[in-house]
Amino acid sequence: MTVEIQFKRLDARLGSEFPLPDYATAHSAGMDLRAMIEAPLELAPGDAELVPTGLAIHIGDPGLCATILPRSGLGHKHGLVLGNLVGLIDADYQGPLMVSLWNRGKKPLTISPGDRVAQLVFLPVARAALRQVDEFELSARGEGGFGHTGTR
Ligand SMILES: O=c1ccn([C@H]2C[C@H](O)[C@@H](COP(=O)(O)OP(=O)(O)OP(=O)(O)O)O2)c(=O)[nH]1
Repeated sequence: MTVEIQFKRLDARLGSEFPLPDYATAHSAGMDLRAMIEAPLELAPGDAELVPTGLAIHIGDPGLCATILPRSGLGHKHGLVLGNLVGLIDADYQGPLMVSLWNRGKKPLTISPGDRVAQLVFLPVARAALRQVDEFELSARGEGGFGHTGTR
């Protein structure tokens, strides 16, 4: 499924010095987001910084949202993940798309302008109308949960 999403380029270096976000392969689910910072950013172990991506998007359709996720290699090998773990972009948000970069590792990390630091994934959303009841219509699982079924 391909959906058309409006975007604004907030940083002139995107689309000239650095490519705009795009899918790396025909089946990629995420498009990489760049750190559109003015100068290299040193992230000490444990530090988090809010970094602009140079983009604004307007999803518009309430049946969609976008998530910002870490890039697997950076997260696993270098400890560069997200300060909010996952970024959730609402369909009505039109402001600058920001990435919270968190160095969860043990060594300082340097982020250079234009580095691909996270990825943007669009997802369908179901919005719920909550209806209060005294008893659920179907009792499927009882009280179990939080490890009730064990690990094997
Ligand atoms: O990593 C992120 C997460 C969110 N946002 C933007 C889009 C989102 O629609 C908006 C608000 O995010 P959210 O509702 O998760 O944050 P909040 O702390 O609850 O803020 P608010 O009080 O503005 O709703 O901020 C980003 O740019 N990057």
